[in-house]
Amino acid sequence: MPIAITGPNGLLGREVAKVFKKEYDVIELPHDILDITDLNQVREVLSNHMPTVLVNCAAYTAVDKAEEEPKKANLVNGLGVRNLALACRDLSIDLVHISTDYVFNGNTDTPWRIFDVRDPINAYGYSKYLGERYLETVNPKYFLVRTSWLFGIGGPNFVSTILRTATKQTELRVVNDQFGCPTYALDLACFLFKLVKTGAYGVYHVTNQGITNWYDFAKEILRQAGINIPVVAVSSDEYVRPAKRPKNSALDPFPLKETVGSLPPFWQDALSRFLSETQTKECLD
Ligand SMILES: NC(=O)C1=CN([C@@H]2O[C@H](COP(=O)(O)OP(=O)(O)OC[C@H]3O[C@@H](n4cnc5c(N)ncnc54)[C@H](O)[C@@H]3O)[C@@H](O)[C@H]2O)C=CC1
Repeated sequence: MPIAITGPNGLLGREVAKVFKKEYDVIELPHDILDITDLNQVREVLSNHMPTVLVNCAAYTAVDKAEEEPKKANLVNGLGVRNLALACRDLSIDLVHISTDYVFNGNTDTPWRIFDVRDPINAYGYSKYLGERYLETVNPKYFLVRTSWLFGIGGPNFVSTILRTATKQTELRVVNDQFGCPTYALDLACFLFKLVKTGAYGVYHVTNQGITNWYDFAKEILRQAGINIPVVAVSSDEYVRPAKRPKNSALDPFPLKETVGSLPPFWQDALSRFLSETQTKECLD
């Protein structure tokens, strides 16, 4: 069964390609082969390949920069998803699309459920919300998978940033008032694989288990990496960035376990596997 992947060179896309290759013929569609903002090209490329499933890992992901260029974010994350949804509907291709915790405003004390009201508070979140709306209005054969706080081998992410910064500074300052669920890209890819096999279209939240804040996440990264450097907790008000972040963006996994039979491992376990994979890679380089 041929499966196509957009954004196969991104943080998530490369893990998705790796995992799906174990069982499927994978057609990688990087940006230079398919620009998802071009509807004609989307129709042409997909009808040439005729995959059974398309996993969309392509996105505009620069959260702070999106505040300066919201149209660009909307073009990729909104209209790009519309284009894929239209072509997939017309060609009978199942569409797996990845979205974000940032579609929620963060103002709750409990994890966000799949059908809670979306109310993004930054331009990136709004652009991803547009994509979700297009997806759900154009083509009923979709898996909409929200995830959060992604880390992995293939791109810039919080874990790599903390490790890199720790080698350059004498102390780290990290916010402790934003809560969420870290997610290892490899674990997410495995659950996308399981979800596709069920054929149970719908909305899912896929993250590693456990809720933390960036400060405690940073401390655990350093502890597991054996780096001893002071970490100072700061509030979001003291660490102002162009895009506002939700205070609580933890995602409630129901009905993931009920659908695939299990939940991803806890984030501390995922972090440990990621760090050992990174070290293996470094000693092989
Ligand atoms: N990184 C994170 O912390 C989180 C990411 N997500 C979502 O997960 C998904 C994957 O994110 P990442 O792997 O981190 O992204 P990434 O930034 O590492 O990769 C995105 C990929 O999209 C491609 N791309 C960009 N514009 C394109 C276009 N117009 N046409 C075709 N390809 C294009 C890029 O070449 C790149 O390979 C995205 O939908 C993102 O919104 C959700 C929550 C958290």
